Amino acid sequence: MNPRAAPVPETLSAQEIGRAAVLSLYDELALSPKPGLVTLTCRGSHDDMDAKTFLRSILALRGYFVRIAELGAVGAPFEALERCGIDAEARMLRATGGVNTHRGAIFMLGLLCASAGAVGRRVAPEALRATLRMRWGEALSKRAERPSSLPGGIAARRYQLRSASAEAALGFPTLFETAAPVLRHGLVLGLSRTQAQLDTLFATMAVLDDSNLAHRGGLPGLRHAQQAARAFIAAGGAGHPDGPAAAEAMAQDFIRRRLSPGGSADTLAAACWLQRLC
Ligand SMILES: CC(C)(COP(=O)(O)OP(=O)(O)OC[C@H]1O[C@@H](n2cnc3c(N)ncnc32)[C@H](O[C@H]2O[C@H](COP(=O)(O)OP(=O)(O)OP(=O)(O)O)[C@@H](O)[C@H]2O)[C@@H]1O)[C@@H](O)C(=O)NCCC(=O)NCCS
Ligand SMILES: Nc1ncnc2[nH]cnc12
Repeated sequence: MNPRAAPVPETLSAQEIGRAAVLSLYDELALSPKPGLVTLTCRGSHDDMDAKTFLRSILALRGYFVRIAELGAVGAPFEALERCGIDAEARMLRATGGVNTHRGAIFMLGLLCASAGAVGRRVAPEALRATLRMRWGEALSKRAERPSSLPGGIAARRYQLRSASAEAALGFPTLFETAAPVLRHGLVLGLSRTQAQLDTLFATMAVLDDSNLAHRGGLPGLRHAQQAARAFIAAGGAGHPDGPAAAEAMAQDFIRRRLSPGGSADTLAAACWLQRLC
């Protein structure tokens, strides 16, 4: 073999893709402190779910992420992915007693796992994004036009925000242009995984039209969260000596306001998944 030949990217199996999704959902749950979100020791702004609810949900989704990566590998149409996702939502709800823990993560990480399955080997994040848009971008654009009956989707339409479906139809710009680069850059700078993940969560909150925040706090709630996240980053982020105290103060503030950036949490999990696989 020519010693100067470019190395062949290693292949990625559906099992590896799915396993990375499960580990990344756990990364997100375990990150602490988080503003309004559930951690291993805190319910955040939620009365109906805690760490056990999320752990049951994550375990219930193990097979789903592998299955949807397999569907991507065989070139399945969007409708097949959607059916797989809806089955997974039902499995999630059975595991959580009817609580919506990961509907957004099922959608977002499901599409990413299908895209990784379609490519079949480790590639740069932008190549994965291009595959997602090429294969299912048109179907996702049509999907985004359908009115949603979900709290987040209703809020997104009411306040003219970019819903999860609309974000997907654009190839998850917040994930690929903000969250993933912030996580990668933080680790290169020598931040701990926890510090880099916290900066990624806040950088995402600062720019994402998180429909959960709008559903819970209206436009004022969303804008408050975005401004607070921008202030945290501007003050030096998680690596600053005052970072931990500032993050804890924001966690308490969000609980008082009953705010919960669920979409930002899913985007953080997706950035952790990309960091594992790309
Ligand atoms: C396509 C769907 C996602 C629904 O479409 P829609 O566009 O209406 O989506 P949204 O309602 O805007 O968001 C749905 C969930 O996605 C997360 N999310 C929110 N904003 C964004 C965003 N800008 N970008 C990406 N993702 C976003 C968020 O999910 C997380 O939060 C939920 C938990 O928080 P909580 O506050 O508890 O929410 P609720 O329980 O609703 O409120 P309370 O009752 O507590 O007051 C949890 O879901 C997290 O994951 C949004 O909630 C999708 O639903 C769909 O159509 N699915 C079927 C097809 C499918 O899954 N296919 C897979 C492969 S194609
Ligand atoms: N840790 C978390 N807490 C609340 N909602 C979420 N949605 C996704 N992750 C979440």
